[in-house]
Amino acid sequence: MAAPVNIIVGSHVWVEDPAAAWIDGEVFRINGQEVHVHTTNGETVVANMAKVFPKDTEAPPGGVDDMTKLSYLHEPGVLHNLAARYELNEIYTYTGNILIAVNPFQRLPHLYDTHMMEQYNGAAFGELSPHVFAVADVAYRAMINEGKSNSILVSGESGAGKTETTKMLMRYLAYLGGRSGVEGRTVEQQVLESNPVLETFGNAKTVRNNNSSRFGKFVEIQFDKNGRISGAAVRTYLLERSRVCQISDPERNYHCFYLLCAAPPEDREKYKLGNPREFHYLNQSNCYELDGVNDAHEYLATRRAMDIVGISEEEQEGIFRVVAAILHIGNVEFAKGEEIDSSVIKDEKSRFHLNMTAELLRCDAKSLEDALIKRVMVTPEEVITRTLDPVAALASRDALAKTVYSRLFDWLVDKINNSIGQDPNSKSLIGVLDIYGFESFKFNSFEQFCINFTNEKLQQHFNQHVFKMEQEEYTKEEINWSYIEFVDNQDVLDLIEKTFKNNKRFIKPKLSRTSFTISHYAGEVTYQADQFLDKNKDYVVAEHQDLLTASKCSFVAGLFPPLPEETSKSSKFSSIGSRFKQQFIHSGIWIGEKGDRFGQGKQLELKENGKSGIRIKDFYKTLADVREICHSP
Ligand SMILES: Nc1ncnc2c1ncn2[C@@H]1O[C@H](COP(=O)(O)OP(=O)(O)OP(=O)(O)O)[C@@H](O)[C@H]1O
Repeated sequence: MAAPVNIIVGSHVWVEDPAAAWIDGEVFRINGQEVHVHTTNGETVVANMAKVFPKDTEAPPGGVDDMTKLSYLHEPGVLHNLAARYELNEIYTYTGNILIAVNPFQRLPHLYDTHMMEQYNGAAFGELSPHVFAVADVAYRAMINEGKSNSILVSGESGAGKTETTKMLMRYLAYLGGRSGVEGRTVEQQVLESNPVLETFGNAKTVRNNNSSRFGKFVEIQFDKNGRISGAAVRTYLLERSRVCQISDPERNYHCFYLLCAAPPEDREKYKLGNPREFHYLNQSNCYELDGVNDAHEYLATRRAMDIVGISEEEQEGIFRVVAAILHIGNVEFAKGEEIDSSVIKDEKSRFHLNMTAELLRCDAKSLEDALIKRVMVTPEEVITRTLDPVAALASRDALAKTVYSRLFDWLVDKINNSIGQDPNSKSLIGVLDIYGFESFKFNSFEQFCINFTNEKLQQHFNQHVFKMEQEEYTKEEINWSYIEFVDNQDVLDLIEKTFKNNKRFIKPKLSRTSFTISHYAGEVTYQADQFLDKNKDYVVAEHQDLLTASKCSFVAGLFPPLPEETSKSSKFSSIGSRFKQQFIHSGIWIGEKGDRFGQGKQLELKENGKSGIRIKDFYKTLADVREICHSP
């Protein structure tokens, strides 16, 4: 730990402030643990000694470009430094070899132009101002020089700028490894061009971000032996399926729904679409338009982007029919049937939407109705048909909509990957992981649980990697490092992956039977477990599967290939959670676990070189704070 600093009368310090987070001032009295401070906004505050931090009065007013240069690495010091730089439009700052980006919320084209790329090309790390290009440059050089694959992790909370940062990383890698004078579209162009398509179907407006990615993404750029890009692949994780059926004001559903409602009249007529306010899946929120975005224009732009990534006219037709069908099915309502626990289509309006759904999905309307309100059970003796009550029928309707949408999204990702093309002989690769940061809302459910679990895993990897490396360096330099201690989050992982009994990170709130709290590395989060089991189920209702497999449209039927008998039985037992975990293990993101391998058998390593002049515990603390605080929009 950094040597403790004595706080005495006359010390310049930081104290907590409800409005500004931290405010500086001067100590004028100390009574035991009570510190009395005159703050620079003219107030007097009394704070506990444990919450008073020394201020470096000699720190440069414009901040330092690497936080390891700060005399005091504590939360107010870090935040003050970032704020001072931000004032000067310096959005990037290093902490050792980690880059911290603060969202500028304005276009800064001069930061990313060709001239900038030329500057960073081959420059030693730290020689120029902190920049996202410098990180990509180090990853690329290390790959070329050591022949090793690398990965760059982009983390932060929603709206922090992860996706924008990922795009900049990709642009720079394309600049370094791209081919000039090649005929047709290059791999790197195709990767960049696939972004608008993925965003139309996987992004939505949230309270935090008008264009929030509702899925995690790992982009893998493959290189040949000359360091030229030879292929690429996009892997996606855990699309937020619940958004298809459920949104709250002032958020929106996925962009594609609004785009289609704003399509040219002949398309809207074809899909019987009009005002988005008429559709239940959209009108649960009062937000239909986005500032500065013209959905009609975006629809045409998406069509063009689809052309570019190789999605045929016929496939596009199928895609938008599926999107329209989802809107129509959301308007199908149910009333109680004559028999107990049964339901019927509520009225003529619902019947119209049911028929439209069937027409768009090219399936039989009666079969669709049955798939929504009945379940068939096959026993060795007989076939039993069970009816669903209106509540269960609504759940069945929403399940169908969510399944169809997530299959559509997966289809798009596959299509993009096929069209870009992978290089099975690539020598090495650079992966960029654009993944949701730690989440803590008023209401946290299964999605937050998976996301926070991922972040615990990444934090664990970071701990192991950095601490191990640091300790090796200290040993090499014969520094006595016995004082090194850090907050290990292995117990949180044990809690989630093994058992919760007696784990001190598990807290059971007294007043609720269905919630539980986990003390994560980044803070406590209380989860509502009510829908966990349902949300974790990862099988398609057999009736829905049969209905769509039988679609007369090859595109729709292709989203639901028939399952072999055995698989269909065993798939009932698979879960979203286990698939999510498997996805990470297979893509090699969870390194540190025995046997984790990169796609093509290459070991993955995160980019950190261990250049650090600060002590481990402070470093760790800073990282945790920075991830939590500095990425805030
Ligand atoms: N470097 C940047 N330059 C200019 N604008 C930026 C930059 N980074 C972020 N922004 C702005 O902030 C918005 C949100 O950024 P972005 O979508 O990348 O966040 P995110 O961290 O990926 O969020 P989410 O997790 O919700 O997807 C962008 O739409 C853009 O307007």
